[in-house]
Amino acid sequence: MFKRNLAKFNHAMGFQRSSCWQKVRPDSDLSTKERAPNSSHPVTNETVSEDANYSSWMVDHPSALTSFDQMMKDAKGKKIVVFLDYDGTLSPIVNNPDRAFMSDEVSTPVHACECGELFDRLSHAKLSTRVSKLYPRMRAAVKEVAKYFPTAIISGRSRDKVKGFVQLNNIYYAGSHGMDIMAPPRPVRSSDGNYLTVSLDRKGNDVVFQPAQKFLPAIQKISKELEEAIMKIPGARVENNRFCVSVHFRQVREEDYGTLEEKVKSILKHYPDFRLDWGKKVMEIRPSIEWDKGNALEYLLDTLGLGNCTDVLPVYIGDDRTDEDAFKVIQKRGQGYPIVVTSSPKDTKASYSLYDPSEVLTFLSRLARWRKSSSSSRSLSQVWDCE
Ligand SMILES: O=P(O)(O)OC[C@H]1O[C@H](O[C@H]2O[C@H](CO)[C@@H](O)[C@H](O)[C@H]2O)[C@H](O)[C@@H](O)[C@@H]1O
Repeated sequence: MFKRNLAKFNHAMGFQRSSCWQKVRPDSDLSTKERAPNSSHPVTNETVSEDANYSSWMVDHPSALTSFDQMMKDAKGKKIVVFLDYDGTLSPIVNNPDRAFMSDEVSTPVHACECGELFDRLSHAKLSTRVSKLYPRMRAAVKEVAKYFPTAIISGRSRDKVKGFVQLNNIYYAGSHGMDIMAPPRPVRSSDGNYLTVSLDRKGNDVVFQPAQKFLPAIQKISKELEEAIMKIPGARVENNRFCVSVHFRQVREEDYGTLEEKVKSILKHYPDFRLDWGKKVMEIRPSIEWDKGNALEYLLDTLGLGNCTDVLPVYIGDDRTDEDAFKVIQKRGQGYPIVVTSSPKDTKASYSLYDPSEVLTFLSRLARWRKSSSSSRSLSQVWDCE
């Protein structure tokens, strides 16, 4: 425990990582390079890096923890809106996607395992209370942040699934890489006034925005075909994320990678309106529409009535390729904090970094504390509304 804290301290202070860090990482396969089935397609630009490489990379992507005071100084008088990715950001990457619970520390393999057992036996509803007890800290931090800032989770998962993991009502959820957004019931505004599909949810309350709705029947078909095609490849698995589909190969033997990729591609040949992207040991199939996490971020700002505010600072924390679209949007806006979560150097549009979900937890807790201590004189409407 002491060694781990020392390693984290060193990292947070921008010192070289201690080699003992590697030993306490929970998932042994996380230390291996993330690779696509075909090695000509690296899943991410992550490399197994030397500590020295990481330190020099951090010169351009400083820790959001060590930079925190400066960031908040610059944020004075501005409105922060928080956007969070889910997997790899609020939850550590684990072998089984159904067991990616929000954890309070990266190194909780035993707890994660216990939770997994529970998950197999219980429905989501029954599970929720027990998991909340096991993993209170990250959830509490997100809840606290959302008390002070508009907060949204933008995930590749289906909206229902990510909501099932997070179980908070005071935040907005965008699933399917932003193609399924539950936004607040405010008038929708965009620069061209041209958003596609807006409707009320079943309760008639919040606005649901689903720009890829017409692709649903095709997605169902693709998902079924993929299930059948990959059935015989041990470890391969299809996850239907409603407006997109993931094919996981984290647990597939390397010698089967090529076969899996071929099978996926041969199905996609019949669906020219769909494209294939690579995530962390996952192939992501989605409609080729111009809509990504970056668009979702802008959409949410618009529906929050903050789209045209010049004093809005979006904070976006994410770990994967699809999060880069949101980083780009923030860069283009010229204001805000794009923060990448990574334990090795990578090409990114993010300006700041956090090492892993446990650092995300620290950052979020600090952010909430910062606002709590400085907002006693501010009303919530001041925090939310455009002047
Ligand atoms: O946008 P995100 O919320 O980061 O979703 C991206 C994908 O995340 C999940 O897969 C990743 O996490 C799994 C659990 O830790 C891991 O087993 C897998 O290898 C990772 O790729 C999710 O299961 C996918 O459907 C999402 O597309």
